[in-house]
Amino acid sequence: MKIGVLAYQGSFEEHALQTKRALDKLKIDGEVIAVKRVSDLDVDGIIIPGGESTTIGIVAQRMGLLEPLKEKIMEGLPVLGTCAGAIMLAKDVSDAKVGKKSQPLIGVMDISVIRNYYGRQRESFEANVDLRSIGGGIEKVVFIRAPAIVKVFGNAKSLSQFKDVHVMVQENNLLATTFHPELSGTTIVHEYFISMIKK
Ligand SMILES: NC(=O)CC[C@H](N)C(=O)O
Repeated sequence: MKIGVLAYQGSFEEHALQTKRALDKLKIDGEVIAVKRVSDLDVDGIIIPGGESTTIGIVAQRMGLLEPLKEKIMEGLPVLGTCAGAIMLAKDVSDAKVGKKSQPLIGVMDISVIRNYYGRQRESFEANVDLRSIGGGIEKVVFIRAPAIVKVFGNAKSLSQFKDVHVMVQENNLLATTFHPELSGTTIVHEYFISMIKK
């Protein structure tokens, strides 16, 4: 199994480490690679990390990777998008402060996302979220300038909610979280993503 992590900006190293831990735990022989070029897209699954979605989108577009990646995802490539990665996947994106502003996105998932939802006062915080729907428990996770998934439509299904919004959503081969599973003590989100790749 070969898992790619989009590696322009953000928490890609943490994702690579967490993916390796999850592979070890599941006793699966796997390889994790950094994806930067179209030729790196020969993977069984890909992770789009947290960071700054505008930066990730602009660089991906400049590298000519955005369209080929979108095509692969539409053909069924499993994707885990976390935080900025969830923003990249969403069909509908706006910013809590400035509303709709165009930015390069993959735009394939039936979710409405509001960037920087928690505002300045709660830029970063830890919370216990319920990950029992994917075989975990109540897990402590971190939100960093996090977006919120405020609407789930079409084929997307909410897997976890925190307060009034969705924090983990799946739509077939797409998995989005607004928190950072790569910075968590549990590897359950990565284990679940690996199980999506195995299917
Ligand atoms: N930690 C993160 O990924 C933050 C996301 C960032 N606020 C954005 O809008 O892209």
